[in-house]
Amino acid sequence: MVLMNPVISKLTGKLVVLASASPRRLEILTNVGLRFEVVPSWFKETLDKRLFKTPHEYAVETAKQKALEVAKRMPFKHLKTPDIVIGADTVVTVDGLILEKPVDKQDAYRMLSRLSGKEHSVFTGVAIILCHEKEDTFQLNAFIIDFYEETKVKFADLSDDLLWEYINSGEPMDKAGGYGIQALGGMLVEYVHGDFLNVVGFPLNQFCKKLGLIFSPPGSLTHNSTQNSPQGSPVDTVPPAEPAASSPPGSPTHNGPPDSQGQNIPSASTAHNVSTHVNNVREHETEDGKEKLSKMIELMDGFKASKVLFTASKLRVFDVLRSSKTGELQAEDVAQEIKASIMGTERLLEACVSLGLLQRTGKEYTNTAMSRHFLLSDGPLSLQGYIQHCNELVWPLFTHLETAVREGTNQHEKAFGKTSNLFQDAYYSRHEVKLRFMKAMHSIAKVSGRDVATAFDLSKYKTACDLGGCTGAMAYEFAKAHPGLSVTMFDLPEVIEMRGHFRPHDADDRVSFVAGDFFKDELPKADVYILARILHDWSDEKVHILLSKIAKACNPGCCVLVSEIFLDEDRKGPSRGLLQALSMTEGRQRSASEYSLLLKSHGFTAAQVKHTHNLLDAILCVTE
Ligand SMILES: O=c1[nH]cc([C@@H]2O[C@H](COP(=O)(O)OP(=O)(O)OP(=O)(O)O)[C@@H](O)[C@H]2O)c(=O)[nH]1
Repeated sequence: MVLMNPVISKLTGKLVVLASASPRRLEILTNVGLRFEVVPSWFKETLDKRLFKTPHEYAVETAKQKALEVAKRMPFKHLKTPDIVIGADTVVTVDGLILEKPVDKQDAYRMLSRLSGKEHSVFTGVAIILCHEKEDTFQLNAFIIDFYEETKVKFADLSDDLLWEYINSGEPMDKAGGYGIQALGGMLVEYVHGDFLNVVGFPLNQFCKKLGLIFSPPGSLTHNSTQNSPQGSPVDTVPPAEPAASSPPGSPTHNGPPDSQGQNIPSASTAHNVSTHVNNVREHETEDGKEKLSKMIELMDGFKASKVLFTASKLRVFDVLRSSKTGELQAEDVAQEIKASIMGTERLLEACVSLGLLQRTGKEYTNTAMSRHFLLSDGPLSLQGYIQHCNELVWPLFTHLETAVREGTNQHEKAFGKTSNLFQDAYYSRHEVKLRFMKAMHSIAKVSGRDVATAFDLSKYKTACDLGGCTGAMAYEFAKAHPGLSVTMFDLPEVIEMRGHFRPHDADDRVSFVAGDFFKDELPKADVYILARILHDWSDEKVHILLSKIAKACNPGCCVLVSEIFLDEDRKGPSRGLLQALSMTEGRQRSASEYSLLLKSHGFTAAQVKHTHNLLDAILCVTE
């Protein structure tokens, strides 16, 4: 007699994973109090049945491959190594055939009419994998315990009408042999010999017995380094896991007495074969390992991809292609247009194709939809301004990253010379630098503006002030999104004087411009203060100065809308925000709750946070 709870309780505290999408298996295991995660296996059930001497070997091998696939995937995809992975596979055998799940109604009919009036066997193969990842290696050690259970089922004689009625119920489609004994399919059955749950998809009784053997005290599998199988048979050590289809036909996957084709198939109540293997899986040879390697390569090459984008943008490749009569050009023509070498241009264009920035048919290059969307310099959502800023300003800063990390300082001076005030001395001192910086801010505001402006219901407010709003692009988006709102754009005089460059052709006269320094000058009165991409540039100390000025200017009921990249609360992402922080000066990237706390200390509460899935998120806080 197996005592269920003591066996199940042996698994307490272990990460147990059911590598199955079957709702029945989930239910059977949940019902006995097992705590586990479900990670359905991606292993395709396509093993060549002819390679197996017996149906149960096929079911066991499939179960094993299902479980192994999950055991290997989890450390990479789920970033955790399970302790135990359970896989199962149920098949029906009749007339020497193995029946799995029907592919369509006709298939279900073929299966069920074959079963009608006869006894058949249901085999469920089970694999229990005990996993252990060797530290700092790409090896997963896996002890595999596998077994199977057979149950005999006899169907009554079934008329075609009954069969079709049953098939049309939809029940057969996800069930081995085309029936569900636990539901309507139970009506087709005359008798069952053996474990009923085995037919439903999981031989619970044997599973618990095996667990009892695995987790029994000294001399058991996990405690004894000789690793005898629960039945005392020796452990096989097998080389790196091979795709099962390539294992030699009928290769012994079980230790213990061989069951032979039909003569010696154990009865439902006998204890069945158990085998235990140690698998050393070289992870980089698996699908998941390959995925990890390609992620690594992507990271190593990331800077090259960025520079290709920057260079193609700077050389106006996307504009040149768009301006051609047919929208397509050969490399020689592009080279002529951008005044570059043919060979260099060809390499650049080919690299652009590989990155999805261009497409090529024969010798002709054209823009992709993504490039047309974001890379044409006059497109409404053009990111060209920001791309040029990354190329001219961020790239040089990143070339000094190592020193920046060592010294804990910004490398602006090393890259561009001495500055005392970043904005006034660096960004706004020379006309072309100022214009480039403003174009960068403009493109971010254009791309994210609508999502930020519509993040919250602002219909009860009449006036807004966009502090440090640069070109006014965000202010125009707010005016567009809120017909009752007038927006004042407040920024340094040297910024305001450039506003003509960025004035939209359909400029709304509800947007006005006021020059001033938000740290020094009086702020315009408004119901809503917008701080889009401002606070991350400043230390907490400076943020407090600014927020206290806003708080003083506010009447009760006014609000502050902060729009930034919000870090995850555990500061593990998004990488866009964390990467940007590496080249920042005195500011810092913050999470939504950090912004909320800063605002709260100035009387702005009741935060609503909006993750826009665009370049900037938003938080709205109201004065009490
Ligand atoms: O009487 C019943 N017989 C069989 C079942 C269910 O049939 C399927 C068998 O398919 P398989 O073993 O391949 O498992 P899947 O469902 O595809 O899930 P995996 O993710 O584990 O591959 C199984 O769901 C049985 O429960 C039945 O319900 N009644």
